[in-house]
Amino acid sequence: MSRKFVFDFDSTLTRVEALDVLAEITLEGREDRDAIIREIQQITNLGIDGDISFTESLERRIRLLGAHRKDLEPLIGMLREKISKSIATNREFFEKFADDIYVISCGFKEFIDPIVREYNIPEERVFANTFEFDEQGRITGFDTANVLASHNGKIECLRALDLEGEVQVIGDGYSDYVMREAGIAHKFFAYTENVHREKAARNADHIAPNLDEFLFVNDLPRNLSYPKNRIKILLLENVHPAAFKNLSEDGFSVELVKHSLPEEELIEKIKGVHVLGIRSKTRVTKKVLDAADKLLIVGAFCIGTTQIELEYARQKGVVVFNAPYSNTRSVVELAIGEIIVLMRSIFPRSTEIHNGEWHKTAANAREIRGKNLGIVGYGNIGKQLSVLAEAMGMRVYYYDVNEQLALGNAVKCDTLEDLLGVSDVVTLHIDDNPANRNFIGERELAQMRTGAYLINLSRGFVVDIPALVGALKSGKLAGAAIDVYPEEPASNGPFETELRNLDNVILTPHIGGSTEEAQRDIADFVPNKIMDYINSGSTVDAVNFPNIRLPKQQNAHRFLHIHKNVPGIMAHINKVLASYDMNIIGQYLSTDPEVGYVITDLDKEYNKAVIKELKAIEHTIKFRVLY
Ligand SMILES: NC(=O)c1ccc[n+]([C@@H]2O[C@H](COP(=O)([O-])OP(=O)(O)OC[C@H]3O[C@@H](n4cnc5c(N)ncnc54)[C@H](O)[C@@H]3O)[C@@H](O)[C@H]2O)c1
Ligand SMILES: O=C(O)CC[C@@H](O)C(=O)O
Repeated sequence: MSRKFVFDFDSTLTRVEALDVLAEITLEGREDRDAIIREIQQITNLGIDGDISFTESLERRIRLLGAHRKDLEPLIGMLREKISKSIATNREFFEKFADDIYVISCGFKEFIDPIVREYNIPEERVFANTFEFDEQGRITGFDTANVLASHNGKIECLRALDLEGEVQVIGDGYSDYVMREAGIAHKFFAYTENVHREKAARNADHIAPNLDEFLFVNDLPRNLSYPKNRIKILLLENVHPAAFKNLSEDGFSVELVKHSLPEEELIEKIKGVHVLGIRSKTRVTKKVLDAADKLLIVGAFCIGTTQIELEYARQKGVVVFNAPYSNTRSVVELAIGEIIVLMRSIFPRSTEIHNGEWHKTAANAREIRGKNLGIVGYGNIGKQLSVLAEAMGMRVYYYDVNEQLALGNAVKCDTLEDLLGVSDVVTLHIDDNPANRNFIGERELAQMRTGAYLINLSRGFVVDIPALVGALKSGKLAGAAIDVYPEEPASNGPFETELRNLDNVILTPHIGGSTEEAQRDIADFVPNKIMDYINSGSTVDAVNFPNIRLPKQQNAHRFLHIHKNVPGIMAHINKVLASYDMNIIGQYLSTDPEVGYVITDLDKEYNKAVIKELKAIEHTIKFRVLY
């Protein structure tokens, strides 16, 4: 059956209500401008939702507008700039289906015609009101004989057109829906890209958050292979709201959950999710990955990734990204603060006053200047701390399992024992490798200087807590600052640790990276990685996947094929492509010992059966098409 597509204009083809924009032009410079614009918008909404008659809404607005013929040109210019995003990106549909597209609007032909003409919709298929002007060119009213100037006029207009085939109405308002309700249109798509009107959405056959969705469900030519609104993103653990904004603005469907989810709940929730965003508390186990039927990406909105089964994720073709730099400065600043606070015995002095006791003393209070700081793990955090601590007059020693260049005057220690023996303060910044479990235990604590301090801002399992408690109680250590614990709760609430109530011990709830700045930065960094992978296939900085930076797609279709890295698979892929006579514009391959990731850019026209064949190649893990 042939199809006819009937579009609304205001807030559907354009992002705005044209008369609101006209008001901004005509009322410019007037003191009561804002109040009048507000009134016009209220009247517009009342009319759109069907709460007042449309004729009344129009009359009242035209009166308030006080517009002139000369205002129309700037209005058209402004509307041209305000075409809905997904309308502007889908010109191919408007070209190929030019004969089947109509505009029925309660707006005015004077500004609709010139706009939609650019989308191949000629004025004879634009049905809208027309203005009336006086001799001076002032807009005084509208043609009241036009059915579109009356309540439910769109019904009469569409009826009179008597269109053949399936009639689909695409619009944001109730006046669009009524054509379907009256039985003249077959389907109503509530168009919510610019405004979500409850009444229209409630009555729709389908909600289309953009034209991509409408074209996808109707299998029509489109700019995007898969509408972004269909890509579901689940963000756990209270990630910064900017992450939600970044991803929603790119068109994805994003759900925010404030806390982490236990395995059983996550197994349920992960179904249908394409992207999972977490921080350090959510465990992405094998069972979770098995339940994740659609999962493409796990975004760790932090540095650590051992909470994720990285290897298993890779085998399943799930790419993991993290934010390796965003919170490092925050951790460094906390470490500096803690070094000072520990060495000055600030917490004991403060607690005494909280308990009503004045105890002024210089005992156990020292400057950090000239003291030895031992940094274990000279990575992104360790190095920054080295520079700042040295600038504050500390002598820096470091120990790292990998060869690391000394910054400033920092002195490299060949063994951990050397470092422990020389340091007044030892601070741990090693990574979350499980091999680092109980890295600091009884033996290492015994190797530290008597009266030294220990800071752990890395991972809880790195320090043997009972051993640390012993060293603090015996006076071997003069104090400690602990931010991370072997077991941490999934959400805020009660928490127990053997380190409670010990003198000169600072305990913080894993907040080393929890600053406004760090979280804000992560909220840009990780979503950018997510969007790059979804939109282009790029895996730069992925922590568990072959890394590949891809050129921008140039008028091509992109096939993304993830497979087990077994002999002959590339040859097989290319054999299939050759058998379909496909013109390869570019091909990129990145592999690791287990997984291969091949990206092929192709000419736009091809036989769709090739996709089925590529998916069916043995050892294929995941396949996607992008355009
Ligand atoms: N408390 C927080 O909120 C917070 C915030 C950010 C990072 N972190 C944690 O801090 C740690 C360091 O982060 P980073 O960004 O500097 O990591 P990084 O990977 O840049 O540096 C870690 C360094 O530790 C070294 N290392 C690993 N194991 C070692 C060992 N056994 N002995 C000596 N050196 C070892 C590595 O070679 C590397 O140079 C990570 O565990 C991270 O998860 C915690
Ligand atoms: O913010 C978090 O949950 C974790 C912070 C830190 O441990 C990290 O790995 O970046």
